[in-house]
Amino acid sequence: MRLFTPEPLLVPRETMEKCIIDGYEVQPETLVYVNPWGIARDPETWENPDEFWPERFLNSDVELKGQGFSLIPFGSRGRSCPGYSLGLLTVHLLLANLLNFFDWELPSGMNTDDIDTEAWPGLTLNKRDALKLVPRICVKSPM
Ligand code: HEM
Repeated sequence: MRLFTPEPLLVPRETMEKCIIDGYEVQPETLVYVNPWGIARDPETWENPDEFWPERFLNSDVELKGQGFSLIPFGSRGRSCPGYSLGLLTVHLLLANLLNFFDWELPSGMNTDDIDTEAWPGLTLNKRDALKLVPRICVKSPM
């Protein structure tokens, strides 16, 4: 959600009246693009912004509903995502099930350095190359 923000640019907005953003005077009816990708990798907010380091969120008060503005994968305010709860729940449930019921290995001959995390930019973000993993069924414990 942070490193690979699912919707890198929000749907464009149009200003209704003249306003000042960060010292810039923006005229009415100007198309404005909000960049959640850039916000999520802002070095002024995030330590080692390009690093995959999920533990950074342990005991952190970062919220995702668009109130704090340091991470806005669901947008913010009036046109933000109404499917926020369902979306988060689905991601958690899917990941938890995949990790609980399978052990994951790389295909033979491949090591972690071969994993490519490049993404195709677009309205929504997609992995450039499919992630290839070998699942092995393992039933650890009932969830
Ligand atoms: C992890 C999952 C999801 C992510 C990351 C996500 C992200 C977003 C983002 C960034 C926007 C645009 C917000 C803006 O422009 O300010 C949006 C809008 C929207 N999302 Fe989601 N979404 C997710 C899941 C869902 C689900 C499950 C539903 C419906 C069941 C949904 C329905 C919508 C709708 C209807 C809008 C348009 C809202 C409007 O324009 O007023 N989303 N979503």
